[in-house]
Amino acid sequence: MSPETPSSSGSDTSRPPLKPAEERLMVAVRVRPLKNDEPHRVLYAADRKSVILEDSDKSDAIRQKKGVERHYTFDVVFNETSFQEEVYDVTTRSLVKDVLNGYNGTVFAYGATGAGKTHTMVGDRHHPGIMIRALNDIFEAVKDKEDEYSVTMSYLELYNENIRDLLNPASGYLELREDSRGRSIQVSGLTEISTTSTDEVMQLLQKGNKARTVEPTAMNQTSSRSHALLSVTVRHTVPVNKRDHLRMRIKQGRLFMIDLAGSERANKTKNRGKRLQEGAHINRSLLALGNCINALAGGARYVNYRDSKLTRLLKDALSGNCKTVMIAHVSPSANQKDESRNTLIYADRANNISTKVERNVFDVSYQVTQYQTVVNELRAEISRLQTKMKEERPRSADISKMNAEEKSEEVRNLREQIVETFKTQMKLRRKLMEIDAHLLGLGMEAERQHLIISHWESRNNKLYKNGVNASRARTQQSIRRRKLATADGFRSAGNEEDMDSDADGEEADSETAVQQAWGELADIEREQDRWTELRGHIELKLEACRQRGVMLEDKLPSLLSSDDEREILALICRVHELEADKMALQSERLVRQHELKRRDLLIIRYDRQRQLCEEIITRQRQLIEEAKVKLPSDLQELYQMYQQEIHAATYTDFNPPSTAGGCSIDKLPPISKIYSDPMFRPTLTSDPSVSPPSSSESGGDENMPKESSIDRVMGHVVTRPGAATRLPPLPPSPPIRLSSISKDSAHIMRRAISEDRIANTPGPSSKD
Ligand SMILES: Nc1ncnc2c1ncn2[C@@H]1O[C@H](COP(=O)(O)OP(=O)(O)OP(=O)(O)O)[C@@H](O)[C@H]1O
Repeated sequence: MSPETPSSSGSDTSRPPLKPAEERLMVAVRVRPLKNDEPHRVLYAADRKSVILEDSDKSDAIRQKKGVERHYTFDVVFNETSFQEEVYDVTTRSLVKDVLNGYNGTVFAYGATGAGKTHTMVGDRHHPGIMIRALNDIFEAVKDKEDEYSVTMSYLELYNENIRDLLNPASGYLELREDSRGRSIQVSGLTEISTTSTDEVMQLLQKGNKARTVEPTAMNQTSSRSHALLSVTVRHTVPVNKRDHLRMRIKQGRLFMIDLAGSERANKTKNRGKRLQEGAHINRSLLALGNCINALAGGARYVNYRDSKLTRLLKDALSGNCKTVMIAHVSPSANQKDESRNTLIYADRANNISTKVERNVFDVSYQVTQYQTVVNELRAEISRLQTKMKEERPRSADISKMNAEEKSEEVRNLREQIVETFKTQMKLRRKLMEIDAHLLGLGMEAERQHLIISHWESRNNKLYKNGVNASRARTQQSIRRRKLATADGFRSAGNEEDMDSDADGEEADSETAVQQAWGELADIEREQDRWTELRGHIELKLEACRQRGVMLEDKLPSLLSSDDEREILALICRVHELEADKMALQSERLVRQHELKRRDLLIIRYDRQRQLCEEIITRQRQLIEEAKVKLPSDLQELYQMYQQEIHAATYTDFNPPSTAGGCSIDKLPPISKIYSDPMFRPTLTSDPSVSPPSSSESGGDENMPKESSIDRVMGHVVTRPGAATRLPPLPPSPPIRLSSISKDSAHIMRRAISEDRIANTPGPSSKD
């Protein structure tokens, strides 16, 4: 055996440098132990980062017999004695931390059939794999912080290009949906379980694994015939800051853990019929994955993810906002040499892939989070109903005794009652949301009053924190004492000294303010008590309503066969789903509204900056004209370019601009005011404080000509008598009718925005 220079290397030196926020896909290789019935070993881990494959050199007929050693280098290599814990620690533990911090992460197991992927990802009771360990760590991290964190999980398998929900296999095949730009990919109808209970999740995972399609083949007694994708989403919600409880900061991270099915060769697996067809599907999707890896590693500008559902689901993990780890699995056995070589080559290519990683942190109004809480509750209800649908409940013997008419009447009544109960529940939920928003507002107002008091107290050297009642009493005492002292002082000193009268006035003002604050606080407290009590009532009502719903559901087995019952439960599920979708939509609208508001603020800011710029330039032009400075050619050019820009921005019908009616070609081009024109900022005009000052407000020249329509579009021309002859020639100005075009477009824009707003107006509870 002759050693050979590494044929392939994933070392950093051979890879292009990363751009900011880019992260290289981490590639780990795990070599599984040789089995007793397998021939000799041709592959082994040379050290912590490299693998050696004893191969033959097909390009060299003489050396072919001798064989060569091929070295492959990766981020990390696990040898046959590596423990599950070690694999998890090195590859996934840090991903879990990242996910808790709002990043997306994916870990996926790749390799030929029987190479050990399921062992790494799922493991068994004694050797739990990555999925169990990651879930454990996530739940450990959020333990006792249920009010801040929410964790949801889903588990699906991709079998023969069909998506099945492993948490609810009875739901049949599910659709993959993506938005028109192919950016967000979702599986519609997939069960999302919301829980923070480790036990519950472990049971679900076990259940999901049992539901997975596994069959014995000649290569692996427990061969996974599908790709399995476990997704865990962690959402952390906290107020943006202590003072602002109406805005919440949400960090949302998602961890994908994927156990791919293994590539296989028909002649080795000896698969026939159904197994053969499965193998073909597996190979096809893995081929599509391989093509994507090749394209991404080669820096291709277009990558085709559409060839299989697997690549569509993995798109983000491979090129989107995601930290990704690939664990390639290889067998050391001689009879798996080709498969191992292929896996190593793919893994090596994947080493060149990088993704753009961003933290998913966004601020939303408290109202949005309220909507999301209700959506989560509804989804939990849906999954409860789905479980119920699967249960086989004892049927009453009376069913058969009832006549068909009686039965259908009874069933209709029951169904109506169930739906009515649900509607009442929704009303109560919305009421609770409104109360919460009101209580939050009161809380903030109370905080403001506390601030006034604490400020006053600290000025008077009192420690406000020692209890509100003590503080309240102290304030009153202090004010009384001060009043007496002032009265005494006034009597003894007469009016001769006015030196301190200002300070005294100020002091008196602040005393009045603090007294008012105490008064306000007392009112707020009363109001808070009232609303809290009302909230308690509504909560009780909601609970009673829930119970009633469950009771009605429990009546179903006495009237219906299991199939009929399932049908009704499916209907109720659907009603819940619709309501959850509606609430989700409303929360999205709210988010969009917040974005619009933010955009408005940005426009205001840019507008102010631009106004300042304009003033600076106008002033500079005055100086140029007054000092009779001859403009350098590059500045003349810039002025011309500027003039052309104005044409381009305001000319909508592309007619060649005529010189007739344009402004004098001897003058410097005017500074455009088109974007500061109020009609171009329809969303901002409501706030007079932000409208640009008129020329007279901003100290404009009184000699300025009266604003003509063209001035309104192009801005006033700054001219000084006698200065015109020195100014550079200009391209023709736009014709006067531009202003009317602008008016039209402003009108259209205004209408579009107001329509957009109407469309985005949320439900009745919107207070934002
Ligand atoms: N690192 C390991 N240590 C001990 N046993 C292992 C290891 N890796 C794999 N095995 C064993 O090898 C066999 C095949 O592994 P596994 O089912 O995980 O392969 P796979 O890659 O998932 O195959 P397929 O693609 O066909 O599902 C199993 O019996 C498994 O327990």
